[in-house]
Amino acid sequence: MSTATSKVMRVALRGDSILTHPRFNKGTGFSTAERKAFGLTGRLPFCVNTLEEQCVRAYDQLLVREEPIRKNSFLQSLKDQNWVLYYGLLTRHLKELIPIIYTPTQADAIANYSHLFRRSEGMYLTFPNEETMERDFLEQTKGRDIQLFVVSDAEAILGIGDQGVGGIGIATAKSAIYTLLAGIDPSKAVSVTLDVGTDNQGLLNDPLYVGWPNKRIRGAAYDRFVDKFVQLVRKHHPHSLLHFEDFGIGNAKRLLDLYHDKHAVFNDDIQGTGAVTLAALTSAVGVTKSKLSDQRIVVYGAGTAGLGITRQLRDGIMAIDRLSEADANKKFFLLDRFGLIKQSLGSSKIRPDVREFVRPDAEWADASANERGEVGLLEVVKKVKPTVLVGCSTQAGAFTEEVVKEMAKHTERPIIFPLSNPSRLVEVHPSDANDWTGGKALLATGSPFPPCKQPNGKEYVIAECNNALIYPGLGYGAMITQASIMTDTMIIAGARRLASLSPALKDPDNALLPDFSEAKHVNFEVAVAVAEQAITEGSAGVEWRKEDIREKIRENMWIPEYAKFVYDERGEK
Ligand SMILES: NC(=O)c1ccc[n+]([C@@H]2O[C@H](COP(=O)([O-])OP(=O)(O)OC[C@H]3O[C@@H](n4cnc5c(N)ncnc54)[C@H](O)[C@@H]3O)[C@@H](O)[C@H]2O)c1
Ligand SMILES: O=C(O)C[C@H](O)C(=O)O
Ligand SMILES: [Mn+2]
Repeated sequence: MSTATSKVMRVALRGDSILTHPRFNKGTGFSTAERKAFGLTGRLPFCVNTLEEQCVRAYDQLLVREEPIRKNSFLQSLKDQNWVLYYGLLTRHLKELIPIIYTPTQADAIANYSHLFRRSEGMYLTFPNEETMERDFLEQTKGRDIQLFVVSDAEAILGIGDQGVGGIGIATAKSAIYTLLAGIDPSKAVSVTLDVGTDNQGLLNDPLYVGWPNKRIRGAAYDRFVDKFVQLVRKHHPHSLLHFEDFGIGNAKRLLDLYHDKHAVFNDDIQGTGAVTLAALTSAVGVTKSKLSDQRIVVYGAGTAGLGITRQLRDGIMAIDRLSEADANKKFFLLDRFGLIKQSLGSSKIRPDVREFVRPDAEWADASANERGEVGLLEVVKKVKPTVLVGCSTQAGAFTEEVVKEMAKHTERPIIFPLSNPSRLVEVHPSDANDWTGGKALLATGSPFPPCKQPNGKEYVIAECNNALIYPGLGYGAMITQASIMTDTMIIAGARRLASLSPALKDPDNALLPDFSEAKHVNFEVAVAVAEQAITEGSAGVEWRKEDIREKIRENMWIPEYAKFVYDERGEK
């Protein structure tokens, strides 16, 4: 594998320009020869440090910052100064630091974006500047080999809703995770916020809000603005992957369907979450020695993620257990704000994209409905006797002790996935679900939680069913093979590879998914599976032999190590 230390880069910057450029700055890592060549001898203290020594220093600086949000701000500043050191530090402390740069802490960073702002990062495409979008876009991308765009309009950030221009924080966090866990070169990725205003009144009332202080644009004007951006991506970077993140419930699926067969696009909340949950459930049914099609699945929260999960599990049941779509759909019971999504709720309470999962009215549904004709979660659990309960509702504590114990009456090993993020929104704390079921529940959460104590004294590791365990590999596998589109079969191939790595397959008392400390290896394997599938099915734009895929992927990965710099008077290479 060719690593950066064996690489030589020709760089045209010198002096302050190279010291202040995060892609090229090495700080005390510049060798004596490089300092002479780039005019740095008088700009740096005498000692030359290795990256390892710099990581020790940076980690010490991190540790003195006790609050997670302060650690987050420190790491943001480190990224603004020196990419290799930032990613080198994260790689050395993966499990400890991902919750700092990602959920749950990044939620606080985004919610307070205008008060934490010190330096811009990424591309801000703002509605009033629509006329100059192409110029603004090319300012940052002209002449660059861009493999990845991560874009958000910030209408549904995690579970904290509309965050306006702060949405750039989810795009940069997701992009950083691509680099950290799949080896995307950060110089080949662009994070984008589509600032189309915000309906968050707290932000609009905030005199320090740095985004466009306007109500959110919707309808034809919104669609035109988004389309202008997508067409720029297609025109200037036809082989790039376009990753949609945290769009609102009325746009996420609609935009995915609009562009799905025109460019390699991916909606993480729909497809990434669906894939990681399919892997977690595949692992859980391995523990219970049952099949996906044996399950009765209640999905609480029929939004972007809830529908993405339902569709992916349904497609998985069809592909793996060979059921028809109609028969597979019957395994699902979806609830939203109005309780069970059933025929008699009427079209005003059933969004068009949910229609394929509307339950025909069963007597029990009408018999147990309230005065508004709605059937709540406890009633559904009593009557449906689910084996699987998935939460993506943003409703903290929704899976009450009564609900969990009711579920446990009807199934030996309740499979409970409270997936809402950040941590404070989790539908049930895993330790409670564990206690209320006498250690029988098979658990996975959206954000990291500590292990639980089982009645036999053993520790039960709670799997983090977060799309970051799979989306980097899904995306990398597609982009490195220049796949023209991200197909459902590529996604299922990635999900099945992830499931095959589950610790619970070897030890049923172990976690349902690999630990985040293994996330680089896991996403590498997912990328291989996706690349193999893309090449097999003819979606790839490269002609690799299957036996070469692993090596090709490995040699293209960006590693956080210093290359040797040679000054180039002719211009940056
Ligand atoms: N673990 C993961 O990888 C992952 C991935 C995506 C989303 N999520 C989390 O899932 C949650 C939802 O995300 P989303 O993008 O789908 O948001 P969304 O707004 O599209 O969906 C939320 C859904 O929950 C419903 N809901 C709200 N209150 C409810 C209630 N009281 N009862 C039942 N349903 C209710 C809403 O009507 C909506 O349909 C967020 O917390 C998000 O962080 C987790
Ligand atoms: O961002 C995450 O942690 C996962 C997911 O995309 C979410 O929106 O919660
Ligand atoms: Mn998301």
